Amino acid sequence: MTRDTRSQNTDRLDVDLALFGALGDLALRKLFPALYQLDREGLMPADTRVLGLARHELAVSDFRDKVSAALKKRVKPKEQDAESMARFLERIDYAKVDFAQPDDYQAVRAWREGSPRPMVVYLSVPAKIYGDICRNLEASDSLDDESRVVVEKPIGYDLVSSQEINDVIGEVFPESRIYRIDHYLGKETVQNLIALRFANPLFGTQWNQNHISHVEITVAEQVGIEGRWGYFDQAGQLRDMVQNHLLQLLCLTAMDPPSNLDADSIRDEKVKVLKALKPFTHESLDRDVVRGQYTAGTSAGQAVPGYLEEEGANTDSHTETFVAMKTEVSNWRWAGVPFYLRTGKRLPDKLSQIVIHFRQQPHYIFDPDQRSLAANKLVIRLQPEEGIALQVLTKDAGLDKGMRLRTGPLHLDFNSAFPKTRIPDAYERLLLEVMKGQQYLFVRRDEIEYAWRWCDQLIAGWEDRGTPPRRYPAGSWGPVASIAMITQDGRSWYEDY
Ligand SMILES: NC(=O)C1=CN([C@@H]2O[C@H](COP(=O)(O)OP(=O)(O)OC[C@H]3O[C@@H](n4cnc5c(N)ncnc54)[C@H](OP(=O)(O)O)[C@@H]3O)[C@@H](O)[C@H]2O)C=CC1
Ligand SMILES: O=C1O[C@H](COP(=O)(O)O)[C@@H](O)[C@H](O)[C@H]1O
Repeated sequence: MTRDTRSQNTDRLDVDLALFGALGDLALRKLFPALYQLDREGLMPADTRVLGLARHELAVSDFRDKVSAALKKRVKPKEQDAESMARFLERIDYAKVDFAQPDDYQAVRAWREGSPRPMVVYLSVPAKIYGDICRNLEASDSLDDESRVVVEKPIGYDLVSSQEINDVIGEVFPESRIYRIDHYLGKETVQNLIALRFANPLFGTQWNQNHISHVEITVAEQVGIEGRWGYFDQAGQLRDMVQNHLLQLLCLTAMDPPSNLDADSIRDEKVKVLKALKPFTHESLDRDVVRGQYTAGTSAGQAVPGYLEEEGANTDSHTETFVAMKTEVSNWRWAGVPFYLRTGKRLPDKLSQIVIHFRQQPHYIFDPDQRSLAANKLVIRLQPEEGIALQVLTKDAGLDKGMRLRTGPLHLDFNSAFPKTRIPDAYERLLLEVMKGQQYLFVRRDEIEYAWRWCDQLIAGWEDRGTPPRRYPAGSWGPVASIAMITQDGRSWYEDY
């Protein structure tokens, strides 16, 4: 594959940001609040402008009212200040554009007329119209030589559809100016994983199959499908969460040290991990992968419907809302180390964490009854409370305890360790990096494609079998088989912190 490897690092923040899909869920719930926060923190230069684009007839003042209402709903009250809000709203314009209509793009061109700033195009719309928008922007002469495009996930439905989408975007933008979002890469602790692994010799020397017995990655969601049946039922949890977020977490956990922090150095290492992921066979698919679908149950103390009773549901659907699997990265660093992945909707809590289980000492001298305690764990918590905890073994205090062991955490809770530092939402960081022209937190085309290759063969195996997903009640930790999958290896999912 040829790609443009020039990395842009302009450190220029002043841009014209054109936000397509400006009345959509993502824009109002995440993107405008993130932009407001950047402005409030003084990270948005005075001349940066934002153009909201949607197909509804609206006066600019009405559009600003909608954004203002979204900010009041989404930004914490103590972070809403009237001066910053007013300044931010002043930057915003609105244009009514049907994205499929080339003539409508004259409004974009008019907005850009005479602007010295590069344009950032944010496509907060379904991927099927990415191509129309890119081509129409180019045909209307709205772009400049530094224009960047930000695209949302999912990029496609499988390898072939993702290649088609990447091809049309690539007709207009070179790879060095395409920013593919995976919002997990903007989360504070995900970035800390890079610092933790590559800044601390303590971990750097231990991070391999000689010292690590297994790795768990859990991304548990308490929410259901949140009214997104149309999208979700076509996708399922494997495409919605594993193909992107979980595989990115796996890559950052498993990759070799990059030679520097440049975007391509990091992304080259992630691609090597994706290429080394062990494919599933018929046998391992049955043994090592569990699909589930939630039935009615409870969530946060409230009764909730099952997946097949959600609004707009098709009652025959076999789409999975839960996946657990055991896989392996087939290389020298990780040979023989299982990576257990688990993600699902309507689980008891929102909990995303990576747990590194270290091996036991080669020779054990303590109470034989406590042998199962005798290993260190590193817990990297992404949400809800960001932090890192290293479970270490110490002597139990007291005269009557002899040399009894106990486990306790060496615990770094970001909120209490750095109380004055606000932890930004992932989209704030990602938008800031786009404005700076830094690509290291965005996904390169080949990463997406290798991830699809691996998922596609897994999905083909499922389709071949036609087995329906196992049921689990909303509010539980998924099908019992997902617990059996790990306990058959003499291990268990780690749910503490
Ligand atoms: N919402 C989320 O939490 C997440 C979303 N994403 C991705 O972000 C993108 C946006 O998602 P989301 O905000 O949920 O989607 P929405 O459907 O809420 O928003 C998309 C917007 O695009 C508009 N639109 C679609 N076609 C056209 C057109 N031809 N001309 C003008 N406007 C058009 C729609 O307008 P209208 O209302 O008039 O139809 C709608 O307002 C998608 O790619 C999605 O996969 C990714 C992760 C999470
Ligand atoms: O991309 C997506 O992510 C959300 C979960 O994101 P989080 O930051 O709240 O963990 C998921 O609910 C959604 O289905 C998926 O499209």
